[in-house]
Amino acid sequence: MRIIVTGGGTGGHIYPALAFINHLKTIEPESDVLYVGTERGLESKIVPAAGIYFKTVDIQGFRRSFSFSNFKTLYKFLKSTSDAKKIIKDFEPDVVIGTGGYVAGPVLYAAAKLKIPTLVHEQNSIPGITNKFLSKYVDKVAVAFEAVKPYFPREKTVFTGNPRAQEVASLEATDILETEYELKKDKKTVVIFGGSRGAQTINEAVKAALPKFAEKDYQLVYASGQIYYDEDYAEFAKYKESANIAIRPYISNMLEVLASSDLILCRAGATTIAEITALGLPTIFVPSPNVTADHQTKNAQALVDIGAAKMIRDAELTAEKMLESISEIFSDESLYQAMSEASKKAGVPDASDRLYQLVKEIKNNE
Ligand SMILES: CC(=O)N[C@H]1[C@@H](OP(=O)(O)OP(=O)(O)OC[C@H]2O[C@@H](n3ccc(=O)[nH]c3=O)[C@H](O)[C@@H]2O)O[C@H](CO)[C@@H](O)[C@@H]1O
Repeated sequence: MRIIVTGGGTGGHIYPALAFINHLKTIEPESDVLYVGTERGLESKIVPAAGIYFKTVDIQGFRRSFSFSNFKTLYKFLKSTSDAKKIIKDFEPDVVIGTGGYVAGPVLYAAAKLKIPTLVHEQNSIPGITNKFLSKYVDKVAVAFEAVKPYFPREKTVFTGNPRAQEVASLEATDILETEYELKKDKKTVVIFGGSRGAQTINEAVKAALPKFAEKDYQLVYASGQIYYDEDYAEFAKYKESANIAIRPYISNMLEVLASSDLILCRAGATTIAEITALGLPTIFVPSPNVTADHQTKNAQALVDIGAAKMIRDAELTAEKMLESISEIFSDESLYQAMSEASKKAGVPDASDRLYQLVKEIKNNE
């Protein structure tokens, strides 16, 4: 298969794309993949490093309210659509798929206009602006939450789950907490992080809770995000010698860490949710209030409703609430088990297989 994959900006759009590419390569090792992203997005670092052929177009986001910069955006959209057409004609893909983020707009639009089979993948429970726009033009919309289906044309929309889930589902616990975080392998462990770049409210709460964490009989792995790590280094350094606390700016081996831990407290980004549920981990969500249409609250609510997670609103997060909530789950084995089972049920361990079937379907209908 010759395939163009596009999507980016943040990890939440890129990792599902990479997971699908890896899956495709195991099924069809001869397939040719081109990833189209932007120079500014995180994809320009992650994708070439993963050994995937990478090209860029220049695009910026639309403001939801009127703004003069939208004229510039419109110009860039037209220009990037024409650049994308050139890239597509050169590469001659069988299909083009997008995983959201502004860059997917011109690439999928150009592909649809060129009559190439197209698909978008929506990770969230409320659609992003780009996927909503594209849903009129593409052949299929793959979704990771049933709740998002009504936002898209019914006949095109199929539930697949998030491909990242399949990558994670088969992982077993390893020694990583011992070898890379100087913690104990068999102690209960909570992992706390914001989105891929950290989160200020979570950081404030963790900082205030550190003296208490140091006295707990469970362990803490905390990823603060690079910005907060630099700002609060002096505070964090005090806990370097604490036997049950490990603080890092970023967890680069997140999947292994998740697979070796017991409880998560984090933002409610869709890709993080796919990973957590694939592993059947109980979670305390603190949804980001700064995202389009408050979609993280809706992402989190879907898991709270089925008993897989607890939620603390960003505005209500304090050190005390954080510690209380963790203790409540760790101290009640039957609650822990029930949350874990509910989380596992929400996981979609064959998401990549499902997406692959859909991609083959649009390819064969071309
Ligand atoms: C602020 C914002 O617009 N966030 C959106 C963005 O989130 P963002 O890119 O932060 O979101 P996700 O939570 O979906 O994904 C984060 C990814 O980074 C990884 N990770 C995180 C921290 C760390 O230290 N190490 C690490 O590897 C996680 O395991 C996960 O794979 O895209 C998601 C779409 O998928 C949306 O749902 C989020 O609302």
